[in-house]
Amino acid sequence: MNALVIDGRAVAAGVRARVAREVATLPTPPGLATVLIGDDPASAIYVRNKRRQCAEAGMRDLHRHLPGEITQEAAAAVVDELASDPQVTGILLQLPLPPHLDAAALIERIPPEKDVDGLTERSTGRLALGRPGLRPCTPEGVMVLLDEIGAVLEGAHTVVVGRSNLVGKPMAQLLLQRNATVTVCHSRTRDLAAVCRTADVLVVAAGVPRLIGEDAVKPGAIVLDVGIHRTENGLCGDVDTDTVREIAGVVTPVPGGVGPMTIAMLLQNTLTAARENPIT
Ligand SMILES: NC(=O)C1=CN([C@@H]2O[C@H](COP(=O)(O)OP(=O)(O)OC[C@H]3O[C@@H](n4cnc5c(N)ncnc54)[C@H](OP(=O)(O)O)[C@@H]3O)[C@@H](O)[C@H]2O)C=CC1
Ligand SMILES: Nc1nc(=O)c2c([nH]1)NC[C@@H]1CN(c3ccc(C(=O)N[C@@H](CCC(=O)O)C(=O)O)cc3)C=[N+]21
Repeated sequence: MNALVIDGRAVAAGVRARVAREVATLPTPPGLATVLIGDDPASAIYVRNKRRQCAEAGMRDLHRHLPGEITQEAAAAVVDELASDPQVTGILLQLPLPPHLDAAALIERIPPEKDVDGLTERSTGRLALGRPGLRPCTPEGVMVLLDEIGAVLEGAHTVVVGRSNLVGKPMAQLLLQRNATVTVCHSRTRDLAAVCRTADVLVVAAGVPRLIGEDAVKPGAIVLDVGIHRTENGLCGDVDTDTVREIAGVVTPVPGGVGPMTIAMLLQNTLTAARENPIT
C-alpha cells in the first residue's frame, strides 16, 4: 500500500487564512507575546516562525528575548508585566527553559485567559473535565488533521506514544473526548511495537528519531508523527516514514505535517483568547 501523505502546510495555511480574516473584523488586533529565554537554536527558529505568522495574520507581535542566565524572579517579573499589559492577549513561554528555571512556576503566572499554549492548571483541568477552554496547540492541530481526512474516532483504537504535558497527555484527553479508545505508551511500556500494532490511529510524540518502524503499524492505520529532529540529512520525525508509508493508510510527513499545524493553532488560540477577553 502507498499511504496518503497529509499536507500539513496546506491545512495550516487554510487555518491561518481564516484566522487572518477574523482578526481583520476585530476593533483592535490581538497581541501575542512570545517569551524566549536563552539561545537554543531550535527554539529560536520556532519562535521566529511563530512571530512571523502572527504578524502575517494581522496580530501584534510582542516578543521578549531574555538572557539564558536570567533569575527566576526576573523571569517571573517579565511574565507578570505581560500578564497585566492590556495589549497582550496571549502569552507563549517557549519551552524548554534553561535547567535552573522552574517552568511550571512561570507558567502558573500566565493568566488563564491569556494561556494560548493551554498549559496552565486551569486550562489542563478544563480539558480533563471536558469543559471549553484553550487547548495545547500541537494536539489540537493533530485533531484538525484527523478531521480534515474524515477519520472516524468514535470507538476507534487510538495509541498515543508519549505522555508529556505539552503533547501526549492532552492528545489522549482530546481523543477520549471524541469517544476513541485510548492507550498511552511511554518509555516503560513493554513491547511498544506490539501495542502500536493494535492502533487504528497512532500518534507518536516520543522524541526518539525513527522510533516507529513498519513492525509497529497495522495495515491501513492512520499515523501522525509529532516528533521533530534535526539530522545531517535534514529534518526527520519519530516515525520511519519511508518504510511505514508502505503499510499505513495515512501518514504525516516531517517537515510539513504536524509542525505547521502547531503554529496555526497557536494563532487560532490567540484569536480565541482575544475575543473572550477583548482589549478595552
Ligand atoms: N511538531 C510539533 O509541533 C512539536 C513537536 N514536538 C516534538 O515531539 C517530540 C515529543 O515532544 P515532547 O512531548 O515535548 O517530549 P518529552 O521529552 O517531554 O516527552 C517524551 C515522551 O515520550 C516518551 N518516550 C521517550 N522515549 C520513549 C521510547 N523509547 N518508547 C516509548 N516512549 C518513549 C517519554 O516517556 P517517559 O514519560 O516515560 O519519560 C515521554 O512521555 C519531540 O521530538 C519534540 O521535538 C513537540 C512539540 C511540538
Ligand atoms: N511552550 C511551547 N509551546 C510549543 O508549542 C512548543 C514549545 N514550547 N517548545 C518546542 C515545541 C516544538 N514546536 C514546534 C513548532 C513548530 C514546528 C514547525 O513549524 N515545524 C516545521 C519545520 C520548521 C523547521 O524548519 O524547523 C515542520 O514540521 O514542517 C515544529 C515544532 C512547538 N513547541
